[in-house]
Amino acid sequence: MYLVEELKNGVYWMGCNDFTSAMFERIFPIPEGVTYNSYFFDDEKTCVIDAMDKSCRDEFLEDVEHLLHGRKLDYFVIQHMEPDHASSALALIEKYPDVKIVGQPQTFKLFEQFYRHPYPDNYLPVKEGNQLCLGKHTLQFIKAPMVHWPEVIMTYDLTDHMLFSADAFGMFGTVGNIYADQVDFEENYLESARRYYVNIVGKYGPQVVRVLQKAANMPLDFICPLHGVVYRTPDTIKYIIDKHLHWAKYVPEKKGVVIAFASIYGDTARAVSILANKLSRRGVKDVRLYDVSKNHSSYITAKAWEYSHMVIAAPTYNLNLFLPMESFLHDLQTLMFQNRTIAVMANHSWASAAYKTMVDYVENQFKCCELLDPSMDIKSSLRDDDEGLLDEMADKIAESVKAYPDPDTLI
Ligand SMILES: Cc1cc2nc3c(=O)[nH]c(=O)nc-3n(C[C@H](O)[C@H](O)[C@H](O)COP(=O)(O)O)c2cc1C
Repeated sequence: MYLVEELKNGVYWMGCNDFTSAMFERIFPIPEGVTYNSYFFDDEKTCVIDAMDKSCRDEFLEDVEHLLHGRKLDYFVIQHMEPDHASSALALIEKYPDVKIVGQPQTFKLFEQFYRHPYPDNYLPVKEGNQLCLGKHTLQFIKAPMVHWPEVIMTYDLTDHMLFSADAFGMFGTVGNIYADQVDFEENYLESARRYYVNIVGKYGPQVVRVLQKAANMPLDFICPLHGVVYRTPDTIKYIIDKHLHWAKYVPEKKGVVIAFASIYGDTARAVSILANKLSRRGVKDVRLYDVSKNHSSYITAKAWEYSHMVIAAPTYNLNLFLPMESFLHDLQTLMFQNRTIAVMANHSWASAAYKTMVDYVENQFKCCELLDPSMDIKSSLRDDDEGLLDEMADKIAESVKAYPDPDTLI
């Protein structure tokens, strides 16, 4: 059988749901799985855009064979060589050995590194702005370096205004419906899209902004990513571009506070719970508490992207910052987390290290983040006379959240 759907005018979506992988890139939990999409042009010339992960190789080859209806495959566009798409590429080329392989020169270099199997006669190198006429459809290539591999190209169908966006606009999770307008996106998919963006592409905000600027100058009737749903209505296209603008410009979506904490014996957990309650009483809505020891970092980094303010709280452990917090902050730093106001609460019993390390992350390791004064370094557990400082902290956070502009005015 096959799983294909005509998007428009001889352009087909081919999709495979991966329900079995537990981790994406062996690091990000995907309890709801992930999809690999690829696309097919049934035109005077036939063309496939991108392959799939090797776990979906049989399904991919079956779908292409079905759509070809016995014709030959003329073009195979490799938008990037990352194996979650390209690990079925060689199988496709071996099956259709006359196919022209379209990509950037670096794509072919990576292809040969991965496969040790050169196909120099088949390569059709393209650059920014090059066009490929298939008949009714003409494809134009857009360079998108580091979104999120160096050799990425996106493909724009000038005829039907479809953007094949490679990994941009992707998401974790499998799909039942193909289109964003067929699902309750905000309720059921936004979290997965944000977590995917932040952890997969989050580091490359300026590069994503550049692509979004290019996209702003072209009519867009479809956005066709390699993972997740396809966007085909003005509302869903506007919505997802707006979300990506926030994410890529490191502008929060909401005013509110994420409290990311770690606690070995419960004293820091108690302290952040009291702080959360004090914030709530000061009118701060949507205070979210996340234990970094229990929640995979990718969920909390995504929350940090979503909200305007953050509190980080953790104890000292063997003269270091407690490792789950260190690991979370390291993840944020490598993702180029920036433009946030952050309060610090540490805890220690005899020789403090956590406080200094957390302050260093906020002031020196993160870009453009403000350390909110006062911060705290609790001695083992809160004493009654710590309440004044805790109140002052809550006051300052609440004032800062209140004074924060409407995030939509910042993009
Ligand atoms: C294995 C271990 C190592 C620790 N190392 C230090 C340390 O180097 N310096 C220090 O001041 N406290 C150290 N502590 C104590 C904790 O930081 C301290 O008890 C803190 O109050 C724990 O907060 P919690 O109740 O939120 O877990 C250590 C605790 C444990 C269990």
